[in-house]
Amino acid sequence: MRTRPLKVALLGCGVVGSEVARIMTTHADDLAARIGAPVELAGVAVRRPDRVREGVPAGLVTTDATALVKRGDIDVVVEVIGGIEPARTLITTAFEHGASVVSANKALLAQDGAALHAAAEEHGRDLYYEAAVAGAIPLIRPLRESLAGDKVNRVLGIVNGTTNFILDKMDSTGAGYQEALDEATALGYAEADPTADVEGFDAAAKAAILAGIAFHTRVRLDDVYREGMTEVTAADFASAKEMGCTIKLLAICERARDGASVTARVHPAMIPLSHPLASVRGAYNAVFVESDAAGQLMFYGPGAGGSPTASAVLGDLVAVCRNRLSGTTGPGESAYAALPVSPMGDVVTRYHISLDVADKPGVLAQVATVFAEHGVSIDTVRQQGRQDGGGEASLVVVTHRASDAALSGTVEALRKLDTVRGVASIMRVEGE
Ligand SMILES: NC(=O)c1ccc[n+]([C@@H]2O[C@H](COP(=O)([O-])OP(=O)(O)OC[C@H]3O[C@@H](n4cnc5c(N)ncnc54)[C@H](O)[C@@H]3O)[C@@H](O)[C@H]2O)c1
Ligand SMILES: N[C@@H](CCO)C(=O)O
Ligand code: NA
Repeated sequence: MRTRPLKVALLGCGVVGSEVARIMTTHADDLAARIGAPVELAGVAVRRPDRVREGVPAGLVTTDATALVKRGDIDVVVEVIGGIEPARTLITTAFEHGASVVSANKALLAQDGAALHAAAEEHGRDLYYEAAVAGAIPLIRPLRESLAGDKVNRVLGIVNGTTNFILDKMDSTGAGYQEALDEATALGYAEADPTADVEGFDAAAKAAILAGIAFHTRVRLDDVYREGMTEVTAADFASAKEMGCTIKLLAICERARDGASVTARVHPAMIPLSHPLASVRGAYNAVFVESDAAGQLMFYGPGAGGSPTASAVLGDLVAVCRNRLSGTTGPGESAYAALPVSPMGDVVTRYHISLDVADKPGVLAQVATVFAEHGVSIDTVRQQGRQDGGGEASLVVVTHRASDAALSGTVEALRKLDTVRGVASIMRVEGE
């Protein structure tokens, strides 16, 4: 074993960073044996230096992250600050000064992954980020390495723990969105500002990263269609139950059937209770990967939290350190396929539409005609008269597979009918 240690700079010592520092200390001997050289925490950049950080010697702490990455003797920079800046500049500077980088920063990678990979390649260094998607669950490496000889056609998953906790609560207790969110906040799952989670930004960033790797194509956050889950109601769950379904916030990355394009989207969707993703409870994550040769694979586990996320960071750290010792780099960005990312209108799926209609003769025929005129084939229709006796009924239409553009056109035309008083909800049906 080499005695000279590999030097690691840790940027950020919050939920994830503090666990990375702890495991680096407590598992130092095993890490050294697995890498073939000791790893030494050479500096820890923080914003609040006065805080006591267990296991982090005060002498290593600095508020000057830029000076730390510019030191020139750092082998690996671990970026767990989050956000776009200063993380982006710090990572680029790290490459320029000879370090490899391990990051957990999904927002940055979904926005600027291509440029960061190019910087890593230019300087002959590694950029690894297993922790950025679904925390501890191995996903990036299986897609990039284990499945490198296969053709991935679809990645479908629950990649946000906070929203899965909220939806699971709504499903199992009948709670409304706000009540379930309050509980998620009280238990520490949801952040004080839950926007990134509940509006689907966090899941969309992960979808962009997954789609890019799965399809060997550049996919950025802006390419991902996104709908949050704040509008999902207890009534939607009741409808889902009647169909033998539940509701999950899904990230779906698909290769078109003709293979010529891809799509990436995040939105709430009904999935059958028989689908394995339906039984993913609480804050857990799970991702289904469908490929030509392997068939269906499912990856399941904790997608967030300090210690699980640190597990993924440490796995990358070991890999990157091994590469440094052997003078190589791991696989970089693979975007050779360069497939176009199609808009949401091209996505083909099934829909569950709930309408408030006038309860009088001919209404059902009128509604069915609008679907037919837009080429959307109806699978089932269910009508319920309202208890209030106000001459209104609730009409639930489930379609066969249709394009999102055709469905949007249908809904627009339905809204114009005098007999349609309102469109109560539209939800996609997936996983069949
Ligand atoms: N927490 C999770 O469960 C989880 C899971 C997967 C990925 N991630 C990702 O890991 C990263 C870190 O997340 P976290 O939960 O640890 O966040 P956090 O807010 O707990 O920690 C970030 C730390 O960075 C510090 N910081 C901010 N700017 C800094 C600067 N310029 N120099 C030095 N320190 C600075 C902050 O003070 C904070 O302590 C993010 O990219 C996040 O998306 C987190
Ligand atoms: N807020 C994210 C953390 C991991 O990105 C979640 O709830 O899954
Ligand atoms: Na992961």
